[in-house]
Amino acid sequence: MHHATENESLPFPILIGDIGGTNARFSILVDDTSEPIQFPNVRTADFATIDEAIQREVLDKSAMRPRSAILAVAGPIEGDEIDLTNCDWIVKPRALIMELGFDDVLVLNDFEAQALAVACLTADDREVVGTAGEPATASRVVLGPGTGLGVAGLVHARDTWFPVPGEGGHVDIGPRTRRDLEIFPHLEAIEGRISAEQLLCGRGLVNIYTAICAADGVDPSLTLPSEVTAGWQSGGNAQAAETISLFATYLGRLAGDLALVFMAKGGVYLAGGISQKIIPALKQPEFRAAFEDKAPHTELMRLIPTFVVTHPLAALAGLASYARTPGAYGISTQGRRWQR
Ligand SMILES: Nc1ncnc2c1ncn2[C@@H]1O[C@H](COP(=O)(O)OP(=O)(O)OP(=O)(O)O)[C@@H](O)[C@H]1O
Repeated sequence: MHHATENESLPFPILIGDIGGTNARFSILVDDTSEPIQFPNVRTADFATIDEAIQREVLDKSAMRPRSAILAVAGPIEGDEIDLTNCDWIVKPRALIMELGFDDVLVLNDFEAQALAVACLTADDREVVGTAGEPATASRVVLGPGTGLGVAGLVHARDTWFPVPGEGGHVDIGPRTRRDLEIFPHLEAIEGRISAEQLLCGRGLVNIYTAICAADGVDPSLTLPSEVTAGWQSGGNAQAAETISLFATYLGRLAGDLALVFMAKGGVYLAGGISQKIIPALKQPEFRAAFEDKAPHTELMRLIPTFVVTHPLAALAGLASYARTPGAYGISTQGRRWQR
């Protein structure tokens, strides 16, 4: 078996894939300059295995034979069988090599891919929330409320972007305002604590809504995250409206903390399905107010721009950028790259 050194390009054509809990998105990068060939979204539940999905939805539908694959997955990458967090698929790089004909397979973390995206997004791929200006070429943070809450830092050093995918969605979050103190006792603690992800994801919308109803002695009528955003949009449900306002506050509070940790003068980027659905709420004062409310560093925070990522396939764009110029990124492939 041949062992590649770090930063050595994978051979083109390269299949790139962003494997989420519900959807998987694939494209093929023919060489290091042309636009990727994009395939339609694949619903993970429609295929028993990822191998079958790649065979039927990509290989059977294109004359292009990818020689290598870069896949971003939600879940820890340990060993030769990678279990995905929110779906039944197990990624087996050796089987992809033996059965589907790849020569080289690299598996990355999904928020590592989001961090790669944040390194290369242009102004067309993002929407400003708050008033701060053009981001500096400096460290950045991406956080994405979706099915869960993904977080990554993106450290800029030595002219290189270093993604730092951690478990930042699982930090503690606590009450701060008088209203928080009324609501937090009604949130369900898990093993004695409330983590950010319990509030800042799809289920989190429902958790906040239910706690508001309990604090106000109102019978909760909404049970789905989409019902909470619909209740806010219609303007007809006071608890749903407060839920979105508090969601924006808590997201701003956490985004500000993460910006402090990474000294993210390059900006904080909101990814995940939910951010895009509540952009008008994020443009209300609460989000930025909570973001900047970090005495004694309020002045510093005012200078840090915040954005919603609006590129529909941001993770794929990040992976494509890495595939073309791996040397621009500080990514270790150790234990995550398999070769024929
Ligand atoms: N209209 C909506 N308003 C609020 N939340 C929603 C809405 N539609 C879906 N959701 C919630 O958003 C979450 C899914 O988020 P997202 O679309 O970011 O998926 P994901 O975690 O990135 O996974 P995948 O990559 O498979 O799409 C779920 O919790 C879902 O209930």
